[in-house]
Amino acid sequence: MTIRIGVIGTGAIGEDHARRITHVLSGGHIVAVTDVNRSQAEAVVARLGLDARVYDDGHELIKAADVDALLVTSWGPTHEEFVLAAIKAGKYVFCEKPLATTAQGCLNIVNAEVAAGQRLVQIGFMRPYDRGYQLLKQAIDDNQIGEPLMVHCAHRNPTVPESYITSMAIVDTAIHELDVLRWLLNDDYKTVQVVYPRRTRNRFEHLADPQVVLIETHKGVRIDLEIFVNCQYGYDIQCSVVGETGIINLPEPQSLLVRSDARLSTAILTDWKQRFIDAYDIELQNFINGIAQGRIEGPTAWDGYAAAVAADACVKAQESGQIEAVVMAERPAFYNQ
Ligand SMILES: NC(=O)c1ccc[n+]([C@@H]2O[C@H](COP(=O)([O-])OP(=O)(O)OC[C@H]3O[C@@H](n4cnc5c(N)ncnc54)[C@H](O)[C@@H]3O)[C@@H](O)[C@H]2O)c1
Ligand SMILES: O[C@H]1[C@H](O)[C@@H](O)[C@H](O)[C@@H](O)[C@H]1O
Repeated sequence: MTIRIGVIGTGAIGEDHARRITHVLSGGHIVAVTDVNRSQAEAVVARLGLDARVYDDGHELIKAADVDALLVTSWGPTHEEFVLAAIKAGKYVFCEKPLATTAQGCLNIVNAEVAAGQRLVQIGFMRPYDRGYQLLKQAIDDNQIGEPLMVHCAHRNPTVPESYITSMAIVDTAIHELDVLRWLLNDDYKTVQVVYPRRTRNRFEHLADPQVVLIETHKGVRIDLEIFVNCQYGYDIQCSVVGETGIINLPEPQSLLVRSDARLSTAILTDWKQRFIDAYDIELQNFINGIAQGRIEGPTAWDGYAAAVAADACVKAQESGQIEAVVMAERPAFYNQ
Protein backbone atom coordinates (compact mmCIF):
# COMPACT_ATOMS: atom_id res chain seq x y z
CA MET A 1 0.00 0.00 0.00
CA THR A 2 1.44 3.39 -1.00
CA ILE A 3 0.36 6.50 0.93
CA ARG A 4 -0.20 9.43 -1.43
CA ILE A 5 1.12 12.55 0.24
CA GLY A 6 0.65 16.29 -0.39
CA VAL A 7 3.19 18.85 0.87
CA ILE A 8 2.13 22.37 1.92
CA GLY A 9 5.20 24.62 2.03
CA THR A 10 8.24 23.47 0.05
CA GLY A 11 10.93 25.52 1.80
CA ALA A 12 13.91 24.08 3.67
CA ILE A 13 12.24 21.32 5.64
CA GLY A 14 9.39 20.74 3.16
CA GLU A 15 11.94 19.95 0.46
CA ASP A 16 14.05 17.85 2.81
CA HIS A 17 11.04 15.76 3.90
CA ALA A 18 9.92 15.38 0.25
CA ARG A 19 13.44 14.19 -0.57
CA ARG A 20 13.49 11.59 2.20
CA ILE A 21 9.99 10.29 1.36
CA THR A 22 10.96 9.99 -2.31
CA HIS A 23 14.55 8.77 -2.09
CA VAL A 24 15.12 7.28 1.38
CA LEU A 25 11.91 5.98 2.97
CA SER A 26 9.38 3.45 1.76
CA GLY A 27 5.59 3.37 1.41
CA GLY A 28 5.01 7.07 0.62
CA HIS A 29 4.68 8.91 -2.67
CA ILE A 30 4.56 12.72 -3.05
CA VAL A 31 1.66 13.39 -5.45
CA ALA A 32 0.97 17.07 -4.72
CA VAL A 33 2.86 20.16 -3.57
CA THR A 34 2.04 23.80 -2.99
CA ASP A 35 3.84 26.92 -1.85
CA VAL A 36 2.75 30.58 -1.69
CA ASN A 37 5.82 31.04 -3.82
CA ARG A 38 4.75 28.82 -6.72
CA SER A 39 8.15 28.89 -8.39
CA GLN A 40 9.62 27.42 -5.20
CA ALA A 41 7.23 24.45 -5.42
CA GLU A 42 8.03 24.01 -9.12
CA ALA A 43 11.76 24.13 -8.42
CA VAL A 44 11.45 21.40 -5.76
CA VAL A 45 9.47 19.19 -8.15
CA ALA A 46 12.22 19.60 -10.72
CA ARG A 47 15.15 19.18 -8.28
CA LEU A 48 13.77 16.01 -6.72
CA GLY A 49 12.29 14.63 -9.94
CA LEU A 50 8.84 14.39 -8.33
CA ASP A 51 5.82 13.10 -10.17
CA ALA A 52 3.59 15.63 -8.37
CA ARG A 53 0.97 18.20 -9.29
CA VAL A 54 1.61 21.80 -8.19
CA TYR A 55 -1.43 23.40 -6.54
CA ASP A 56 -2.08 27.13 -6.15
CA ASP A 57 -3.46 26.82 -2.64
CA GLY A 58 -3.09 24.55 0.40
CA HIS A 59 -6.84 24.15 0.89
CA GLU A 60 -7.32 22.93 -2.68
CA LEU A 61 -4.52 20.43 -2.17
CA ILE A 62 -6.06 19.14 1.09
CA LYS A 63 -9.34 18.45 -0.71
CA ALA A 64 -7.72 16.64 -3.66
CA ALA A 65 -9.18 13.14 -4.00
CA ASP A 66 -5.81 11.52 -4.72
CA VAL A 67 -4.15 12.93 -1.55
CA ASP A 68 -4.35 10.53 1.43
CA ALA A 69 -2.16 12.48 3.88
CA LEU A 70 -0.59 15.90 4.33
CA LEU A 71 2.75 17.32 5.36
CA VAL A 72 2.38 20.86 6.72
CA THR A 73 5.81 22.46 6.41
CA SER A 74 4.83 26.07 5.73
CA TRP A 75 5.59 28.95 8.14
CA GLY A 76 4.46 28.42 11.73
CA PRO A 77 1.57 30.95 11.75
CA THR A 78 -0.15 29.04 8.87
CA HIS A 79 -0.08 25.60 10.51
CA GLU A 80 -3.29 25.83 12.52
CA GLU A 81 -5.59 26.54 9.55
CA PHE A 82 -4.10 23.73 7.44
CA VAL A 83 -4.18 21.15 10.24
CA LEU A 84 -7.82 22.04 11.05
CA ALA A 85 -8.71 21.72 7.35
CA ALA A 86 -6.98 18.31 7.17
CA ILE A 87 -8.91 17.05 10.21
CA LYS A 88 -12.14 18.34 8.65
CA ALA A 89 -11.31 16.41 5.48
CA GLY A 90 -10.63 13.28 7.62
CA LYS A 91 -7.01 13.09 6.43
CA TYR A 92 -3.83 12.22 8.34
CA VAL A 93 -1.52 15.20 8.78
CA PHE A 94 2.10 15.48 9.80
CA CYS A 95 2.64 19.06 10.98
CA GLU A 96 6.07 20.53 11.55
CA LYS A 97 6.58 22.35 14.83
CA PRO A 98 5.03 24.53 16.10
CA LEU A 99 1.59 22.88 15.84
CA ALA A 100 0.22 26.42 16.24
CA THR A 101 1.92 29.57 17.45
CA THR A 102 -0.27 29.82 20.58
CA ALA A 103 -1.61 27.34 23.12
CA GLN A 104 -5.18 28.32 22.18
CA GLY A 105 -4.42 27.49 18.53
CA CYS A 106 -3.16 24.04 19.60
CA LEU A 107 -6.20 23.52 21.79
CA ASN A 108 -8.44 24.24 18.78
CA ILE A 109 -6.66 21.38 17.00
CA VAL A 110 -6.88 19.08 20.05
CA ASN A 111 -10.63 19.74 20.28
CA ALA A 112 -11.14 19.13 16.54
CA GLU A 113 -9.21 15.86 16.68
CA VAL A 114 -11.09 14.63 19.76
CA ALA A 115 -14.39 15.51 18.02
CA ALA A 116 -13.25 13.59 14.93
CA GLY A 117 -12.78 10.58 17.26
CA GLN A 118 -9.58 9.40 15.59
CA ARG A 119 -5.88 10.29 15.84
CA LEU A 120 -5.05 12.10 12.63
CA VAL A 121 -2.30 14.51 13.71
CA GLN A 122 1.40 13.80 14.25
CA ILE A 123 3.66 16.69 15.14
CA GLY A 124 7.22 17.00 13.88
CA PHE A 125 8.97 16.82 17.24
CA MET A 126 11.82 14.57 16.14
CA ARG A 127 14.11 14.60 19.16
CA PRO A 128 12.39 11.66 20.93
CA TYR A 129 13.43 9.61 17.86
CA ASP A 130 17.08 10.62 18.23
CA ARG A 131 19.31 7.79 19.49
CA GLY A 132 21.18 10.09 21.89
CA TYR A 133 18.03 11.32 23.62
CA GLN A 134 16.75 7.72 23.73
CA LEU A 135 19.93 6.66 25.56
CA LEU A 136 19.43 9.51 28.06
CA LYS A 137 15.82 8.46 28.65
CA GLN A 138 16.77 4.80 29.06
CA ALA A 139 19.40 5.73 31.68
CA ILE A 140 16.91 7.87 33.61
CA ASP A 141 14.17 5.24 33.45
CA ASP A 142 16.69 2.55 34.56
CA ASN A 143 17.55 4.74 37.58
CA GLN A 144 21.23 4.88 36.60
CA ILE A 145 21.70 8.35 38.16
CA GLY A 146 18.94 8.30 40.78
CA GLU A 147 16.24 10.94 40.49
CA PRO A 148 17.01 13.81 38.08
CA LEU A 149 17.58 17.07 39.97
CA MET A 150 18.83 19.56 37.36
CA VAL A 151 19.17 19.77 33.58
CA HIS A 152 21.60 22.08 31.76
CA CYS A 153 20.78 22.59 28.08
CA ALA A 154 22.06 24.67 25.19
CA HIS A 155 20.45 25.15 21.79
CA ARG A 156 22.81 27.03 19.49
CA ASN A 157 22.40 27.98 15.84
CA PRO A 158 25.30 29.53 13.88
CA THR A 159 23.16 32.43 12.60
CA VAL A 160 19.51 33.31 11.94
CA PRO A 161 17.98 35.55 9.24
CA GLU A 162 16.75 39.10 9.87
CA SER A 163 13.13 37.84 9.88
CA TYR A 164 13.86 35.94 13.14
CA ILE A 165 12.45 37.94 16.05
CA THR A 166 12.95 37.67 19.82
CA SER A 167 9.82 35.56 20.51
CA MET A 168 11.03 33.00 17.92
CA ALA A 169 13.82 32.06 20.31
CA ILE A 170 10.93 30.44 22.21
CA VAL A 171 8.26 29.41 19.68
CA ASP A 172 10.65 28.31 16.94
CA THR A 173 13.80 27.23 18.77
CA ALA A 174 13.27 26.46 22.49
CA ILE A 175 10.06 24.61 21.54
CA HIS A 176 12.23 21.53 20.79
CA GLU A 177 13.51 21.43 24.38
CA LEU A 178 10.05 22.28 25.75
CA ASP A 179 8.87 19.12 24.03
CA VAL A 180 11.74 16.72 24.57
CA LEU A 181 12.36 17.53 28.26
CA ARG A 182 8.76 16.67 29.28
CA TRP A 183 9.24 13.31 27.58
CA LEU A 184 12.74 12.80 28.98
CA LEU A 185 11.81 13.60 32.58
CA ASN A 186 8.24 12.28 32.45
CA ASP A 187 7.21 15.53 34.08
CA ASP A 188 5.40 18.78 33.24
CA TYR A 189 6.40 22.39 33.76
CA LYS A 190 5.33 24.55 36.68
CA THR A 191 7.02 27.92 36.12
CA VAL A 192 9.31 29.65 33.62
CA GLN A 193 11.48 32.73 33.56
CA VAL A 194 13.61 34.30 30.82
CA VAL A 195 16.76 36.30 31.52
CA TYR A 196 18.93 38.15 29.06
CA PRO A 197 22.74 38.00 29.26
CA ARG A 198 24.91 40.58 27.54
CA ARG A 199 23.93 40.65 23.85
CA THR A 200 26.21 39.37 21.13
CA ARG A 201 27.42 41.87 18.52
CA ASN A 202 26.73 39.22 15.86
CA ARG A 203 22.97 39.74 15.75
CA PHE A 204 20.42 41.92 14.00
CA GLU A 205 19.76 44.92 16.23
CA HIS A 206 16.11 44.01 16.98
CA LEU A 207 16.95 40.54 18.37
CA ALA A 208 17.73 39.72 21.99
CA ASP A 209 20.42 37.04 21.68
CA PRO A 210 21.39 35.02 23.69
CA GLN A 211 18.60 34.26 26.14
CA VAL A 212 18.43 31.91 29.14
CA VAL A 213 15.17 30.13 29.94
CA LEU A 214 14.84 28.93 33.55
CA ILE A 215 12.23 26.24 34.14
CA GLU A 216 10.88 24.51 37.23
CA THR A 217 9.00 21.23 36.79
CA HIS A 218 6.21 19.86 38.97
CA LYS A 219 8.66 17.36 40.51
CA GLY A 220 11.00 20.27 41.35
CA VAL A 221 13.65 19.68 38.67
CA ARG A 222 15.41 22.92 37.68
CA ILE A 223 16.28 23.39 34.01
CA ASP A 224 18.49 26.10 32.55
CA LEU A 225 18.28 26.39 28.78
CA GLU A 226 20.60 28.64 26.81
CA ILE A 227 19.23 29.80 23.46
CA PHE A 228 22.02 31.34 21.37
CA VAL A 229 21.08 31.63 17.71
CA ASN A 230 24.07 33.58 16.40
CA CYS A 231 26.82 31.57 18.06
CA GLN A 232 28.79 31.56 14.77
CA TYR A 233 30.70 28.32 15.30
CA GLY A 234 28.10 25.62 14.60
CA TYR A 235 24.74 23.96 15.21
CA ASP A 236 25.21 22.68 18.72
CA ILE A 237 22.69 20.89 20.95
CA GLN A 238 23.73 20.10 24.51
CA CYS A 239 21.84 18.39 27.31
CA SER A 240 23.27 17.32 30.65
CA VAL A 241 21.08 15.70 33.31
CA VAL A 242 22.33 15.86 36.90
CA GLY A 243 20.86 13.16 39.11
CA GLU A 244 21.27 12.13 42.75
CA THR A 245 24.16 9.77 41.99
CA GLY A 246 25.54 10.77 38.61
CA ILE A 247 25.44 12.90 35.49
CA ILE A 248 24.54 11.88 31.95
CA ASN A 249 25.27 13.91 28.82
CA LEU A 250 23.65 13.82 25.39
CA PRO A 251 26.21 12.10 23.13
CA GLU A 252 27.91 14.26 20.50
CA PRO A 253 27.01 13.33 16.91
CA GLN A 254 29.41 10.71 15.58
CA SER A 255 32.39 12.37 13.93
CA LEU A 256 35.98 11.51 13.02
CA LEU A 257 38.75 12.35 15.46
CA VAL A 258 41.56 13.74 13.33
CA ARG A 259 45.24 13.88 14.35
CA SER A 260 46.98 16.14 11.89
CA ASP A 261 49.26 19.14 11.73
CA ALA A 262 49.97 19.00 15.48
CA ARG A 263 46.27 19.17 16.32
CA LEU A 264 43.64 16.73 17.58
CA SER A 265 40.30 17.85 16.15
CA THR A 266 36.75 16.88 15.35
CA ALA A 267 34.27 18.79 13.18
CA ILE A 268 31.15 20.45 14.58
CA LEU A 269 28.01 20.31 12.42
CA THR A 270 26.57 23.59 11.16
CA ASP A 271 23.24 22.44 9.66
CA TRP A 272 20.19 21.28 11.64
CA LYS A 273 19.26 18.99 8.72
CA GLN A 274 22.36 16.88 9.42
CA ARG A 275 22.23 16.95 13.23
CA PHE A 276 18.93 15.03 13.45
CA ILE A 277 18.93 13.36 10.02
CA ASP A 278 18.26 9.86 11.38
CA ALA A 279 15.51 11.09 13.70
CA TYR A 280 13.73 12.86 10.80
CA ASP A 281 13.90 9.66 8.75
CA ILE A 282 12.48 7.54 11.58
CA GLU A 283 9.67 9.95 12.54
CA LEU A 284 8.38 10.16 8.96
CA GLN A 285 8.70 6.43 8.31
CA ASN A 286 6.66 5.87 11.49
CA PHE A 287 4.02 8.31 10.22
CA ILE A 288 3.75 6.48 6.86
CA ASN A 289 3.71 3.03 8.51
CA GLY A 290 1.13 4.23 11.04
CA ILE A 291 -1.22 5.38 8.27
CA ALA A 292 -0.81 2.08 6.45
CA GLN A 293 -1.73 0.26 9.67
CA GLY A 294 -4.58 2.67 10.52
CA ARG A 295 -2.92 3.91 13.73
CA ILE A 296 -0.34 6.68 14.02
CA GLU A 297 1.74 6.74 17.19
CA GLY A 298 4.18 9.69 17.07
CA PRO A 299 4.03 12.91 19.09
CA THR A 300 0.41 13.99 19.44
CA ALA A 301 -1.54 17.22 19.16
CA TRP A 302 -1.57 17.11 22.98
CA ASP A 303 2.25 17.15 22.98
CA GLY A 304 2.06 20.15 20.63
CA TYR A 305 -0.37 21.82 23.03
CA ALA A 306 1.77 21.09 26.12
CA ALA A 307 4.86 22.60 24.49
CA ALA A 308 2.84 25.61 23.32
CA VAL A 309 1.48 26.31 26.83
CA ALA A 310 5.04 26.43 28.12
CA ALA A 311 6.08 28.54 25.11
CA ASP A 312 3.24 31.02 25.77
CA ALA A 313 4.42 31.35 29.38
CA CYS A 314 8.02 31.87 28.20
CA VAL A 315 6.97 34.61 25.76
CA LYS A 316 5.04 36.27 28.60
CA ALA A 317 8.14 35.94 30.79
CA GLN A 318 10.32 37.47 28.04
CA GLU A 319 8.15 40.56 28.24
CA SER A 320 7.44 40.71 31.98
CA GLY A 321 10.87 39.70 33.30
CA GLN A 322 8.93 37.78 35.96
CA ILE A 323 8.50 34.11 36.86
CA GLU A 324 5.36 32.99 35.02
CA ALA A 325 3.13 30.00 35.77
CA VAL A 326 2.54 27.26 33.19
CA VAL A 327 -1.13 26.27 33.41
CA MET A 328 -2.45 23.43 31.25
CA ALA A 329 -6.02 22.40 30.47
CA GLU A 330 -7.08 18.92 31.58
CA ARG A 331 -5.72 16.20 29.31
CA PRO A 332 -8.55 14.50 27.38
CA ALA A 333 -8.70 10.71 28.00
CA PHE A 334 -8.49 10.41 24.19
CA TYR A 335 -4.71 11.00 24.47
CA ASN A 336 -4.16 8.30 27.09
CA GLN A 337 -4.76 5.47 24.61
N1 LIG B 1 11.65 19.92 13.22
C1 LIG B 1 12.64 20.71 12.90
O1 LIG B 1 13.77 20.54 13.32
C2 LIG B 1 12.42 21.85 11.98
C3 LIG B 1 13.49 22.35 11.23
C4 LIG B 1 13.25 23.42 10.38
C5 LIG B 1 12.00 23.97 10.29
N2 LIG B 1 10.99 23.48 11.05
C6 LIG B 1 9.66 24.10 10.98
O2 LIG B 1 9.14 23.91 9.67
C7 LIG B 1 8.44 25.07 9.26
C8 LIG B 1 9.08 25.59 7.97
O3 LIG B 1 10.40 25.97 8.23
P1 LIG B 1 11.49 26.14 7.08
O4 LIG B 1 12.79 26.28 7.75
O5 LIG B 1 11.31 25.07 6.05
O6 LIG B 1 11.03 27.55 6.49
P2 LIG B 1 11.16 28.08 5.01
O7 LIG B 1 10.89 29.54 5.05
O8 LIG B 1 12.43 27.60 4.39
O9 LIG B 1 9.96 27.35 4.24
C9 LIG B 1 8.62 27.60 4.46
C10 LIG B 1 7.91 27.59 3.12
O10 LIG B 1 6.50 27.70 3.35
C11 LIG B 1 5.96 28.54 2.35
N3 LIG B 1 4.68 29.06 2.81
C12 LIG B 1 4.46 30.01 3.76
N4 LIG B 1 3.14 30.20 3.92
C13 LIG B 1 2.51 29.33 3.09
C14 LIG B 1 1.14 29.06 2.81
N5 LIG B 1 0.15 29.72 3.40
N6 LIG B 1 0.85 28.10 1.89
C15 LIG B 1 1.87 27.43 1.26
N7 LIG B 1 3.18 27.67 1.48
C16 LIG B 1 3.50 28.61 2.38
C17 LIG B 1 7.04 29.59 2.12
O11 LIG B 1 6.90 30.25 0.86
C18 LIG B 1 8.32 28.75 2.22
O12 LIG B 1 8.72 28.25 0.95
C19 LIG B 1 8.50 26.05 10.42
O13 LIG B 1 7.33 25.93 11.18
C20 LIG B 1 9.71 25.59 11.21
O14 LIG B 1 9.62 25.89 12.58
C21 LIG B 1 11.18 22.42 11.85
O1 LIG C 1 13.16 26.00 12.63
C1 LIG C 1 14.47 25.80 13.09
C2 LIG C 1 14.64 24.36 13.53
O2 LIG C 1 13.60 23.96 14.34
C3 LIG C 1 15.96 24.09 14.22
O3 LIG C 1 15.99 22.80 14.76
C4 LIG C 1 16.23 25.11 15.34
O4 LIG C 1 17.51 24.90 15.86
C5 LIG C 1 16.12 26.52 14.82
O5 LIG C 1 16.41 27.44 15.85
C6 LIG C 1 14.75 26.79 14.23
O6 LIG C 1 14.71 28.11 13.74
